[in-house]
This record gives sequence, structure tokens and C-alpha cells, in this order.
Amino acid sequence: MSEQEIYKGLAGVPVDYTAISKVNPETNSLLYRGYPVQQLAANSTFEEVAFLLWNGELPTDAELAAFEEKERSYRGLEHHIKRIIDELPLTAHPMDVVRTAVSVIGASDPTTADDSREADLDKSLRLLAQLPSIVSYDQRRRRGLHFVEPRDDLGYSANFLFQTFDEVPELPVVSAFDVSMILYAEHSFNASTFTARVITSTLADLYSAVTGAIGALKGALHGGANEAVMHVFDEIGTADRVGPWLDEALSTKRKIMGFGHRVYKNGDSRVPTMKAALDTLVDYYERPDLAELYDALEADFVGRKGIYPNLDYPSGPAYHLMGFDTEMFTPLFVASRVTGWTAHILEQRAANALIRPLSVYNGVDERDVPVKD
Ligand SMILES: CC(=O)SCCNC(=O)CCNC(=O)[C@H](O)C(C)(C)COP(=O)(O)OP(=O)(O)OC[C@H]1O[C@@H](n2cnc3c(N)ncnc32)[C@H](O)[C@@H]1OP(=O)(O)O
Ligand SMILES: O=C([O-])CC(=O)C(=O)O
Repeated sequence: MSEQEIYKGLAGVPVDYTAISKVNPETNSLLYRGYPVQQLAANSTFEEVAFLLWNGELPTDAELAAFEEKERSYRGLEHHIKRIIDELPLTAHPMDVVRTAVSVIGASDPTTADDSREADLDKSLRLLAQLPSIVSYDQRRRRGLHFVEPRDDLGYSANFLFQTFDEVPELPVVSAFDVSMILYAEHSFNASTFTARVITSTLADLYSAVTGAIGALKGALHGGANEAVMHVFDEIGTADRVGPWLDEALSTKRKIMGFGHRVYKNGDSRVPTMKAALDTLVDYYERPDLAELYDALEADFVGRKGIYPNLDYPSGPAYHLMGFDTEMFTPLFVASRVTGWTAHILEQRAANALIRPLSVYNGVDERDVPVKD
């Protein structure tokens, strides 16, 4: 056995610089291009945040108008993408559907191999604009409903909800959804973003990197946790059942989904903002029972373990209240995080080094292959 030190899970290992976001667990803060994410959530739209992540600065009025016009013109879904989605069985997880759709878009785009910054920015905007059509189409086909064409007189979040539910939502719902999109957009070298950077580092195209990132986000230790939180809520049922449920879960060493974080050990900087958005939804939909369950599980688990909620904890019940099926929650995360992933793809390409760490061999010693007579 070798004595060489390894860094399991790359925990605590800085592997590159980034100018896109700064996660600071000491001050419990998160900055996108220098701006606190809480301020962006309060004062900006998701479209402005996407522009900021890609370009480094918030847009001027003229830049925003041009950006929004282009985004709205890219929202439609080509017929062959709908056909391919239709051919996927309803037993397929929606993350598999969104991953397949992005892969097909990449296979169909004649500019896939063009890795200039300009071409990659255009692909990024197309993905941003088309993901709501993909996610809402999949949500609706699972309910036996027809595709709702996008509207170009609605902002990103209002249109996303309109395409999903076939009605223009009221402002508190649009605002809460937009806040969730802003908070999910970017978080430095998380597992899916790092996956996108690894794929980009081989000089593969943007669609390959985004497709791989979607695969990495699916897992329950990462983006899949927002879906898993809702399954936990369904399992527990009501606030008075939290104690016995936790006794049983902890006795079998279950991970409690929506709690804990690799970087934040004293709470996730985004949770208070998303919890406030959840509170407005609880009032709007008159569901105090859900807030009671949320608070009871948080208080009991934090009290026992000192492990705090992450962003997926308030986002799961928020998407539930908005009316999304539970399996659609992680695709919503994809729709937002595509901004961060593509910003990192651009950054990786601009100062590339092949990402190829070392492993320490701990298998059997060298030996000869038996020679057969
Ligand atoms: C947007 C996002 O992707 S945020 C992350 C979403 N993921 C989740 O919510 C899944 C649940 N959480 C977890 O599994 C973990 O907290 C992770 C994977 C997010 C972070 O993990 P790590 O930094 O590797 O911490 P690690 O898993 O080593 O945890 C340290 C200790 O806390 C425990 N712990 C951490 N999170 C949890 C949890 N949610 N439930 C129960 N125990 C936990 C671990 O079991 C471990 O205990 P031990 O030292 O007795 O073995
Ligand atoms: O940073 C992480 O490891 C996970 C996370 O919170 C995110 O990707 O938003």
C-alpha cells in the first residue's frame, strides 16, 4: 500500500482560478461577478443575471433589450426535438429527457464544432431559451397535455410558468420562480460545473459539456436533492411525525436530503432568500401545514446534528407549491444552472489546461499472465 497522500473527493483542493463567482463560507456569502446574490435576487431578473455571468457586467438598458429580444426569438422547439421527446418512455426520468434533448440539439446544430466565444455565447443563449420549452413539454406530456407555444411578450420566468401550466401566473409566483432561477444559476466548482470544465478541457464542444453536466447534476448528492426533499416531505406527511421519522432515518444512517454542504458548514448563503420566497408561496397558496413541516424537520435535524439546510431544502417545496411534479424539480435546476455551466465553459476555454489528476495505485502487484499450453 502506498504512503502517498490522496485528496478523496478533491475536498478542499483548489484546482483553478475563476472570476465568475465567489463562495465564501466564512462570511456565508456568494458573489456573482462581485455582486451579492441576495442583492441580485432583490433587484435583477434572471435574464440580467445570465447576461452578467456570461459577460462579467450587468447589461445596460440597450444591451438588456437586445438580449431579451434574442432570447425570446430562440424559445421555440424544433419539431424533431419534440418527436424525439415523444419517443422516450414515460418511465424515463425527466433528467434523462432533458439530457437527451440537449444532446440532440448538439447533434443537430451545424455550429457545434465552432468553439469561438461568439458561437459559444449564441449556443448558450439558445439553450437558456429552449430549456423552458423542453421542461414544460415533458411535464405536460406526462399529464397527457399538448405543448404550449412560448410567448414573446413575457419575461423568462413568466413564460416558463405559462408554458408549463397554460396560464399566465400571478406576480408572487413569477417572482418566487425568478428568485429560484437566480439562486440556482452559479456556484463555483460544484460537481456538475466541474464536470463541464473537465469535458471542455479536452476541447470537446459546449453541448457535450452541458450534457455531461446534466448527468452530474442528476445525482441525489447534488441537484437531485431538490426532488429527494419532496419525497422526504411526502414520507413524513405532517409536522407531528418528524421526530419518529428522524429517529428511524438516523438509526439506519440515512442521509437527510436538502441538508449539508461540501463548502458551507454553517448554513448555505442562498437559503434565507429562497426561504423568504417559499414563505410568500405558502401565504399565496394558503399552505401553512407545509411551512410547519419544513420548520419542524429543520429544527429537529439541526438540533440533533448541527447540519444546516442547503438551497434544495426550500426550493423543493417551493416548486411543489407552484404545481410542478416532483420529478421535474431537478430539470428546473438545469434550466437555471445552464448559465453557470456555460460561463465556466467559456472561462475554461479561454485559459485551458487538460484536467487530468493522478491516482495512487492500490491494486495487486505486477504479475505475469498465465500462459496456456
Ligand atoms: C445544490 C446542491 O447540490 S447542495 C447539496 C445537495 N445534496 C444533499 O442535500 C444531499 C444530502 N447531503 C449530503 O449528502 C452531504 O451533506 C453532501 C454530499 C452535500 C456534502 O457532503 P460532504 O462534504 O462530503 O460531507 P460528508 O458527507 O463527508 O458529511 C460529513 C458528516 O456529516 C454527515 N452528513 C452530512 N450531510 C448529511 C445529511 N444530509 N444527512 C445526514 N448526515 C449527513 C455525514 O454522514 C458525515 O458523518 P460522519 O462524519 O459521521 O461520517
Ligand atoms: O456547490 C456545491 O457543491 C453544490 C451547490 O450548492 C450548487 O451547485 O449549487
